[in-house]
Amino acid sequence: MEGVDILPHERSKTQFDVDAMKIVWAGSRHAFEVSDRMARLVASDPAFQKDNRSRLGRKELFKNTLRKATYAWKRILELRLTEEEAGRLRFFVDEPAFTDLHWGMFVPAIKGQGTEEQQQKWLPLAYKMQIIGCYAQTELGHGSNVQGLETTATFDPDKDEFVIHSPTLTSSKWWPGGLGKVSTHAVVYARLITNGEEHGVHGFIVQLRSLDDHMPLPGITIGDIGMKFGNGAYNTMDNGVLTFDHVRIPRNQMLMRVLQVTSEGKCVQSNVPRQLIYGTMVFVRQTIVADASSALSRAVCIATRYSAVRRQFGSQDGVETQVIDYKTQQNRLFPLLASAYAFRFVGEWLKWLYTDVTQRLQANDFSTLPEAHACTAGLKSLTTTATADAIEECRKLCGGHGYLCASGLPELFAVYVPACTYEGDNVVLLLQVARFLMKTVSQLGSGKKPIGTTAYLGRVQDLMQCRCEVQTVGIIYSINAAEDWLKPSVMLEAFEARSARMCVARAQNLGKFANPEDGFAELSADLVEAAVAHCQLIVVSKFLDKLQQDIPGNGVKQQLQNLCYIYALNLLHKHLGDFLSTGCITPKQASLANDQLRSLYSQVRPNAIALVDAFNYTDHYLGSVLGRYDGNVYPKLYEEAWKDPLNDSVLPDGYNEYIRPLLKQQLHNSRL
Ligand SMILES: CCCCCCCCCCCCCCCCCCC/C=C/C(=O)SCCNC(=O)CCNC(=O)[C@H](O)C(C)(C)COP(=O)(O)OP(=O)(O)OC[C@H]1O[C@@H](n2cnc3c(N)ncnc32)[C@H](O)[C@@H]1OP(=O)(O)O
Ligand SMILES: Cc1cc2nc3c(=O)[nH]c(=O)nc-3n(C[C@H](O)[C@H](O)[C@H](O)COP(=O)(O)OP(=O)(O)OC[C@H]3O[C@@H](n4cnc5c(N)ncnc54)[C@H](O)[C@@H]3O)c2cc1C
Repeated sequence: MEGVDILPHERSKTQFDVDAMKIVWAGSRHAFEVSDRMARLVASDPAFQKDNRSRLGRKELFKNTLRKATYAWKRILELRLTEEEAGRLRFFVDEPAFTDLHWGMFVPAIKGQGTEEQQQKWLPLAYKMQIIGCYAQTELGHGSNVQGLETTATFDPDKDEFVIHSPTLTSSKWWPGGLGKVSTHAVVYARLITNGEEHGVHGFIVQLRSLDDHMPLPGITIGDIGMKFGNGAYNTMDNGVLTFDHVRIPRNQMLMRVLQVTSEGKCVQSNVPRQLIYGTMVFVRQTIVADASSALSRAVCIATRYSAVRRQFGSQDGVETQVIDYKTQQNRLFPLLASAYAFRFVGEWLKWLYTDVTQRLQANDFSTLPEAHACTAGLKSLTTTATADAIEECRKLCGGHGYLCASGLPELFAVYVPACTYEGDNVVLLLQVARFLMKTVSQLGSGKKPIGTTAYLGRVQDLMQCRCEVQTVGIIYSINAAEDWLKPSVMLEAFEARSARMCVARAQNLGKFANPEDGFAELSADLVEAAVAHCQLIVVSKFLDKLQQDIPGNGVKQQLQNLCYIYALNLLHKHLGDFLSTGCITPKQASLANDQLRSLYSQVRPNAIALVDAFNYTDHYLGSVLGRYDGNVYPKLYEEAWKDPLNDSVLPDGYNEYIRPLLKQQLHNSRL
């Protein structure tokens, strides 16, 4: 079987209701319908064509993005789309633009850190896009260390104004998206100084450009920071540089929900915790987790379809083997497929957690903020690292053709990989999780019961007495055959025990240092490993929780169960050192886990194509010849090659200047 017949044949082997799975993937029937409608709307509109992106120069590319983003906004207004619909439309347009920072960070920063009055003034302007905003936090010299920012906001009580100033080169704002060429306003983070005293970093709304002619206002120097990694990719965004030379703004443009500055320059702390200044990052990190499952599922969809189409070796009956049938291919691909589903469900849960913490904050309950910070930071780190690695693995899974831009994978990698850095470097974020875990463990002795995602640490309190012997874990008795690994309680216990033991061991090591900060710095690599174990436990436990829900559709739950155990057992295999060294499982049980993993791959194999079809991606969104729904890869790849500008003429530009003289020279030399 060849070409267009392969994927229909694969689909005929499906053992579950794909339409029902599409709804599980989308989150609800309503979410599916909205998403499906927006995907079709974008795919059918030539204005959103994107297949020439990697061939455009920077200026052309950027202008093209301006056109698309403003056209998208026009369509949103014309069609009176809801916020949910607009969000999905933006998703399928699939092009980073200034509007992301306006809606994704500028508006949330004002909502989260502005007073009622400030929200009433600024939000209507922002909602109508009469002003365009960005989030100007990072500087040339400091990104991770927010308290190290150098831009100053000095209060002048005589004029009732703040003076925003960049005192050094390294205090130049550097990176904010939308800043370079588009934004009229920014939320600028600067050190607050009143009456000669410093009060930490706060957000200020600053107008950057004239609303009449878009020129930078006096005292403001502004531009783009230059080309970034990859063709197309994130170069559609005008990440910018910005300096202030004593720029004055009215006092009421400091975002004052956390701290108010009076006209005399007195600082009045509200009952809201200081950490709320970082609230926008918590919000965005949560959206980044949801986004990870989208990017990952997209790469996996391409690699899975192509792996079914591609054949190499093994011709017994005249037909070569589909590469998806090689166990090595399955061992690389199916855990990524499982991760896409795992990240989807943990993203759903994180959205719930974020909504819950937001409601509590509104009611002045700040108790769950540290956990929300740890979960968003940790899961952002875990899912983006895994997704970036997975996109590259998918490229390799597609062999040579994966390296072609026409596969869609190089651009996807280039556009995705900065997610490991923005909104917090992934290692820096794991260190935040480690701090939270160490604090939780240190409080166990005082009888404080951990809650939420750390409740399991309370259940293993005996570990505090350092009784980490193999016998203390029940799984040791529960797993005697490969199928025993398919018990949810066993799997959960294995991951809980591994994480708890790693946390406790790290806490005990920290206790050996006279100065805890010295200990934290010295042991930071070990601490990061404990944070990863904790975050992996969260993902596994939320997938297991999902399976407890009523999931309609013939065979759907069975497939999700297979994927859940593939996700968990593959992690177990990759981190076997942790599980064995902490005495959670025995080598024999590890070997049984591998047997079970292989068996699950065989169960997923006939359903693999349907499992990626359930993502419901249009060919427009996938942007990949290898991942086409119809599997017609080779004719389309051949066709695509001829579209390259190099093939516009038979002889390349430069033939007469370079190739011809070179060949003539060689000919001349050989005749001598
Ligand atoms: C087309 C039309 C469309 C129409 C509309 C459609 C809608 C479209 C929507 C699009 C949405 C798109 C979504 C957005 C796109 C995203 C693009 C990304 C662009 C990138 C942006 C950025 O990168 S912004 C800059 C981000 N910067 C960082 O992340 C910096 C990282 N550093 C830090 O977070 C911190 O400084 C730190 C945590 C590392 C600091 O550590 P340190 O311990 O030194 O801190 P402090 O002393 O300051 O604080 C200690 C104390 O605070 C706790 N804490 C720290 N952070 C937080 C937090 N965020 N929340 C709560 N608490 C926090 C910390 O745990 C300590 O607590 P203790 O109890 O004292 O221990
Ligand atoms: C595409 C893109 C878009 C962005 N958009 C915006 C935006 O809109 N607005 C904005 O304000 N910013 C933006 N940023 C900036 C971004 O938030 C920062 O780059 C990010 O927070 C990382 O900070 P950094 O660059 O200072 O890295 P650094 O902190 O300098 O990291 C360098 C290395 O040091 C390590 N490191 C740093 N601190 C520690 C530590 N304490 N312990 C151990 N290791 C450490 C890191 O792990 C990393 O390996 C964007 C960045 C990118 C790439």
